[in-house]
Amino acid sequence: MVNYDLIIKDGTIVTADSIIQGDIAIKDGKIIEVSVGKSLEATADKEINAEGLHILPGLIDTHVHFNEPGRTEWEGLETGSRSLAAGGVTTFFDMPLNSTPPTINKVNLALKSSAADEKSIVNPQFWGGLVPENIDDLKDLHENGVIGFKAFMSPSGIADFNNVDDETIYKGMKEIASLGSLLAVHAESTVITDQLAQEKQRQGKTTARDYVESRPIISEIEAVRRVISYAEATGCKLHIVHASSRKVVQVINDAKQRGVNVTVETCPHYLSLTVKDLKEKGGLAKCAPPLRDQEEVEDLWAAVANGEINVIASDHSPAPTSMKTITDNYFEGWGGISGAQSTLNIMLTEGYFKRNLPLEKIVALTATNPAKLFGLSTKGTIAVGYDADLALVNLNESFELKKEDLFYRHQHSPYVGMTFKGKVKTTIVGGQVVFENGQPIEK
Ligand SMILES: NC(=O)NC(NC(N)=O)C(=O)[O-]
Ligand SMILES: [Zn+2]
Ligand SMILES: [Zn+2]
Repeated sequence: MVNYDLIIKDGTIVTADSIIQGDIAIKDGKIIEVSVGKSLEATADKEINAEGLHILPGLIDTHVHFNEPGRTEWEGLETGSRSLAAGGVTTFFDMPLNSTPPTINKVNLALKSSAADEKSIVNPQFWGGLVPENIDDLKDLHENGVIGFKAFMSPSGIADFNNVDDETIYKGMKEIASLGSLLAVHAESTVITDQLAQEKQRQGKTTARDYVESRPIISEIEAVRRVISYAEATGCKLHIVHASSRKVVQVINDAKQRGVNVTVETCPHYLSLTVKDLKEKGGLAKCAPPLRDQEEVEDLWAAVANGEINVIASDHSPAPTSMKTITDNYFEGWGGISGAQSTLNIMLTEGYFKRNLPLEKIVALTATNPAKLFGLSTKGTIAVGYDADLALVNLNESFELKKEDLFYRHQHSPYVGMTFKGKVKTTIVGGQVVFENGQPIEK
């Protein structure tokens, strides 16, 4: 009889196209057998009883800022990856900025990658940056394994990561197209956001609503249209991150229909929080693009249900609590939300339970689509030959998120105090348990 490393017995296995009852056998980090309807006839070194649990492909969070090296007092790969494990996330793509040095050449990439090897308890991948100064480094970054490139069309808030001008977008996209890679873009118009922000502050208008009005949806739409035209001209694959409104998604969909190779991400915060939360929770809910109103949230859910969104990612962009404290001026304080641990909780509570979004769609948006889009050919689903990256979830368990439950370096999040239905019980990366009994496993 075969002996496996691990057998997970009697769980409800969810993929992007099916939900079945069965057992999963794992050896050397891979799924070797999925037995449907009948028990696996085999022994294993370890067995997990998944009766009553749903087994999902581990989430792939394509958008986090872990800030290592150089700014680990804000987060770091150890605390960041532990939070992901607690949230059922088994792979992350770390953004090139907020770490110092930023990931804009191969030397800096090597620094980050060796830090991740040492500290991360889940699978790391890295974005390379596109900035006005580094067109000549893109090829090296690509050859050294970056998952794609990331650029900011408006100021990034970080001094060593400049936003791109149109010439850099054009030249950069030509180069990235020739490498067969992809450009992800933070798309807000600098002209609109800078001018409106200055005007508001000159007039002493600094409330939550003023901050939101200084970054209107049209600012995203304008930038998205512009970068799409460069994608059409250069043939470069384009990925728009953190669309805050279905109106932005619509522009991307129109381009898709014309045959442009463009995809779109949105984030749990745009699906669960509004300007009201920004008023009530202050800096904890500040991000760019900003939170919108409830109608926009509902429209965005409609876009999700309708298959208009490719990827849901957290855009976890943490900072020390002192930098998230806003007293009266919403133009001050760090823009970026701490949320990486809660992506699945929000998709289940707000999506599956509240709005009948099928579990299969949640799996598609958080694992299967990201794996396909970024060429991770052994990840994103539960099938023979795939990596054993799994999240075991109890859909019947509810809990209120408390500060103490967070594994971030700084235990704050706009989601603290929310009641979630669906709790991650066990997370497995390459056949190894990395989270169990409410605790991440030490590396
Ligand atoms: N420098 C950042 O981390 N910025 C991030 N901040 C947000 N989204 O508020 C981002 O992704 O743009
Ligand atoms: Zn951004
Ligand atoms: Zn980001």
